[in-house]
Amino acid sequence: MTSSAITASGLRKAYKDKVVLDGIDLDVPTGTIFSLLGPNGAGKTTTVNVLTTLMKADGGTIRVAGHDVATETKAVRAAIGVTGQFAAVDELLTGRENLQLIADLKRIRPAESKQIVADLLERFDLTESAEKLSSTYSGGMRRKLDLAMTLVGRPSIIFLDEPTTGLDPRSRRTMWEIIRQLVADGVTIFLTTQYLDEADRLADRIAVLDGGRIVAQGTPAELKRQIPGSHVRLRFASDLDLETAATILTGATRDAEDDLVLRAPSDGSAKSVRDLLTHLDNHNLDVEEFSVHTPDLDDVFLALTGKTSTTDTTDTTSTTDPKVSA
Ligand SMILES: Nc1ncnc2c1ncn2[C@@H]1O[C@H](COP(=O)(O)OP(=O)(O)OP(=O)(O)O)[C@@H](O)[C@H]1O
Repeated sequence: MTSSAITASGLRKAYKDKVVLDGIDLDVPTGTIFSLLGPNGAGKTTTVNVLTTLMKADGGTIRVAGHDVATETKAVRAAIGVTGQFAAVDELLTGRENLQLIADLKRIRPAESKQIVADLLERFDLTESAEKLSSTYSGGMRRKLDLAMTLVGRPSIIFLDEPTTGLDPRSRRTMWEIIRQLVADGVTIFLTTQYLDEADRLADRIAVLDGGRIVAQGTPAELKRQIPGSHVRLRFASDLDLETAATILTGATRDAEDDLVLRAPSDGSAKSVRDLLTHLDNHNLDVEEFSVHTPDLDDVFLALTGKTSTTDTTDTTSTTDPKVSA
């Protein structure tokens, strides 16, 4: 049986008469990574602030780690860790001192806390730099220290606000590995990120927030399937072949950049691609190159949040008759 680490039902929040969250429902199973996506101003920070008890909701029922955020604030706070934009790292302290400070604030006994701090430094590969001032740390080291500080209290749910913003590719990968390891250990992660590829790689489930509502929710694969856009890109040897192909392929559209390319809708499966090529072959049409394209999370995001999409769905250069296709 899977339990829920976070549930929200009918979460509402307004700033004066400006409704920011208009009835949000969320369910984050324990030990999974959940990512909340949305354009700027969609209400992500407000959602996180409510879930982490920093802000009170105007309506709805919200439970975090089994506790009601409205009435059991203390118990919720004891179960969660929040890291990210608040950057808790004190630059005037060393890495070890930063961790020790958190342990002291959490009233962990000195005998125990020394070991916890040493273990965390080791785990985050910070032992060598432990006695250096954190102001001398790189961005990646600082993020790791920030997350290590969150882990001092052994939270079961961690809110990660843009954990890799500004990091180089290598540090991002290291952070992803750390996050995956936390989840393998049973921790639940609530992730906000501006990188869709990060959500795609890490999240078990994603919710897209727009206009105060969740406009889509599911696994990355489910979200990608929700929008049209899979297609086969076909490059022909001549204009004549392309013109003929355009008349026999349903829904085919011309490529905006290459005059010899058609894009034919397809689910990308081996069978449909084979049927498509056979169909063209039967008409003696010479395909020079082909490639299969599936929508990525960028396409999903743009389609769902109503911004200009780069997918085929907005392509208006179609020249074809809707005739029978392969
Ligand atoms: N204290 C406040 N008073 C009034 N309006 C606010 C307040 N905080 C946020 N807002 C507004 O609420 C909306 C949602 O803000 P929020 O910060 O939750 O969005 P976000 O999705 O986190 O955005 P971003 O990606 O830019 O951080 C925005 O229109 C913002 O201007």
